[in-house]
Amino acid sequence: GTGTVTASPYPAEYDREYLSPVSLGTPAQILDLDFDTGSSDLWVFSSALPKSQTGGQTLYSPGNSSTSSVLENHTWSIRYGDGSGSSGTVVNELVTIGGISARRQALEIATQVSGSFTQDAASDGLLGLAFNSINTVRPTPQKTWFDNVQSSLAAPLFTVNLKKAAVGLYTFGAIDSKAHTGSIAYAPVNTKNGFWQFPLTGYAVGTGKFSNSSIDVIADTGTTLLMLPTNVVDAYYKGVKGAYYDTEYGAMVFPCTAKMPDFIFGLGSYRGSVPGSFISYGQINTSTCYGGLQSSEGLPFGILGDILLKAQEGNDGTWSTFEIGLGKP
Ligand SMILES: CCNC(=O)c1c(-c2ccccc2)csc1NC(=O)CNCCc1c[nH]c2ccccc12
Repeated sequence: GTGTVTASPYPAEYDREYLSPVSLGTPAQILDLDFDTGSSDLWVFSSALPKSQTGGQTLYSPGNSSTSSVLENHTWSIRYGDGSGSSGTVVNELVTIGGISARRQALEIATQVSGSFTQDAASDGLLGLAFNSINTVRPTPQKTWFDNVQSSLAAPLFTVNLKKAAVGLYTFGAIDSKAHTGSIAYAPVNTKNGFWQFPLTGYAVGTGKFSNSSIDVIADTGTTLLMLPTNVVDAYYKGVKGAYYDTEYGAMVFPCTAKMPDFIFGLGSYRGSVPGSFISYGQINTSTCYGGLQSSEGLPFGILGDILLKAQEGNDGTWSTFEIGLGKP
C-alpha cells in the first residue's frame, strides 16, 4: 500500500523542525514526531522520564498499551552534533503512520533527554529514516520503521515534500506524480556511513558562474540548516556585505539588512536553488542575523538540511517544492 502523513513546521515562522503524527500501541497513543532522514532511532518521550525532564510533550506510556512488550536487556543512547541527546530502554510496539503499520517495531523509550529536547514542547520524539547500520540499540541494533514496512509498500521508497512555513507531506510507497513536473533527477546513494549520502555536482552563488565540483552530502530532514564545505561557504558569504565568522556563535553572521544571494546546487544535470531569503535564518540581535548556510568542516559530508529541502525554485523561475525520493526506484 501507500501512506501519506503531514509534516508541520515548528515554530511556524522558523521551520526549525517538521512534526508528523504517529500512532503508537493499542489503544492508539498519537505522538508528534520529527521524521529524521539523518538518524535511525525511533525514540519517544515516555512516562518513564523524570517529570523534571519533560516540558509539555505527549508522553508514550507502554503500560497503557496491550500490544507493547519489553525488549529485555536492550538499551539505547544517542548523541547529536549539536550536543543534544537522549537514552533509555526498548519495547516492541505497533507503530502506524498514514495507515501503514509495523506490528513489532522497536520503539525506544526515553528515560533521559537533554535540555534542548525538554525545552522543545512541540516534539514528542524522533523517527529515524536513515539506515539500520547507525541504530544505537545495544546489544542488537534494531530496524527502522521504513525498513520494517518496506515489504508492505507498493514501492520500496518514500518521498519528502517539506515547505516553508506551510504543511508538507511524507509519502511512503509511491512517488506522487502530482507533486512534480518534468523528469526526476536521480543520484547514486552511498550507504557506507548509514545515511542517504550522494554527490552534488557543483554550485553557484547568485548569478555567478556554476562551479563544477563533486560534493558529498546527505539528505537530512532532522537538521535545520544547510551545512557545506568551508570553501563553498566562504564563496557564498563573499557575496554578502558585512558577513563575518562570529567566534562566540561559531557561525557565519551578517547584517540583517544584507541582500542575500540565492544558492544554486547541481544534482546530476538538475539545477536547484535556495532563495537567498532562506539563508537569513534568524536574528541574534537587533541588527545581526544568523546564516542558514554554515560550514560542515570536520564532517565527511555536507548536510542538506531543511533550509534546502523546504524550497526549490524551478528552472523556469516558478516555485516548486523539492521532493526527495529515498529508496530503490
Ligand atoms: C544538528 C543536528 N545534526 C547533526 O548533529 C548531524 C551531524 C553532525 C555531526 C557533528 C557536528 C554537526 C552535525 C551529522 S549527521 C546529523 N544529522 C542528525 O543528527 C539528524 N538528527 C538531528 C536530531 C536533532 C538534534 N537536535 C535537534 C533539535 C531539534 C530537532 C531535531 C534535532
